[in-house]
Amino acid sequence: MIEVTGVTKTFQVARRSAGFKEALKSFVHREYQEVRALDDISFTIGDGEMVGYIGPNGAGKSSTIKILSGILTPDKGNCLINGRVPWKERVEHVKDIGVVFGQRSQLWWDVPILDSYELIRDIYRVKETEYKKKLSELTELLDLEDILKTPARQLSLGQRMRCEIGASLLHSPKILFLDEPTIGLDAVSKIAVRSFILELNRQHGTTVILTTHDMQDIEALTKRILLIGKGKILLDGNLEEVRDKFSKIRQLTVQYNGMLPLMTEGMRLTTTGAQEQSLAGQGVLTIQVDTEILKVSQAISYLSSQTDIMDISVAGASLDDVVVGLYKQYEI
Ligand SMILES: Nc1ncnc2c1ncn2[C@@H]1O[C@H](COP(=O)(O)OP(=O)(O)OP(=O)(O)O)[C@@H](O)[C@H]1O
Repeated sequence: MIEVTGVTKTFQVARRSAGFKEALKSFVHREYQEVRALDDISFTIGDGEMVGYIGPNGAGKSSTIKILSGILTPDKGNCLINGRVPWKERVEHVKDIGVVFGQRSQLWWDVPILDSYELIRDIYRVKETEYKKKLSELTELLDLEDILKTPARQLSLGQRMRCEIGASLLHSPKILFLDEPTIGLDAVSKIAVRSFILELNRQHGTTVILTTHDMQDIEALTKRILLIGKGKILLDGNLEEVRDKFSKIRQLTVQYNGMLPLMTEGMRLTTTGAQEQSLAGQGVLTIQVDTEILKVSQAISYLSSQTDIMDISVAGASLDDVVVGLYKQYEI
């Protein structure tokens, strides 16, 4: 169980204007500016839950993860994870958590992955029999067999990420913090990482807190989202409810034969390169309809008054649209 209550974190950042004179001045008299990274945040996450922690750049996501992992101490507020305060009982706490930062590595760069794993095993004091069992499970699920003897620096990003996730799970933590785990990965590797995380949660009941800008990660993995903006928790809710409540956008995919139809108010063409399509002929368009301005049926009849519609499909808004709507609504 993760319980965060009224956590606030402020950083002092040195302020300096550009230019040599200013640099000299700031050397003698340093000015500081306060950045409030987290402002009285509270939430609770139950055992076995998978939660998406989303928000724009600089919102405070990484600061939260650092506090939850015990790397950072808040100025105010409290946090209890499985009954422990992370920054006060770090040694015991880290046995319960695994952390993957997509942009940083926990593997030793020049040594084979297996050697890094052995070192991690020593750090966490994992028993030999448990380690062997875990290693073979992770090797199979993450498809590591062919890369365990390769140094981290020789691996592709996707291969390295699978090894990073493996490294974070060698001590069988109950909670996994994932900070941008699919950043920079190709579509196949993203899917592999996502399905592994789903399986991990299903088999072991691991609690997962996922920080990402990739809404497909959120869609694939989580049912609940926490939205953070300017250091405050703005929304904590069920993903589907949020989608229904906040999005009035429908996506039409239209296959037409005839004139390229014109858009009207409430309709926005999203097909890339549509402008280059010939004015008459066959084509496929994707169009966003804002149902607050125009009903889907009105949009369809508007389109069919201009061209022959061969096929049409209507889908709900993508999660990216929902998130853009949320950021707009909360002015973050
Ligand atoms: N060590 C630090 N020193 C000074 N300021 C910091 C430090 N760490 C974070 N900040 C500031 O705190 C705020 C929140 O940063 P944080 O990294 O938590 O955001 P984030 O939501 O993870 O952003 P991103 O999506 O870009 O990774 C930002 O304004 C950032 O500049």
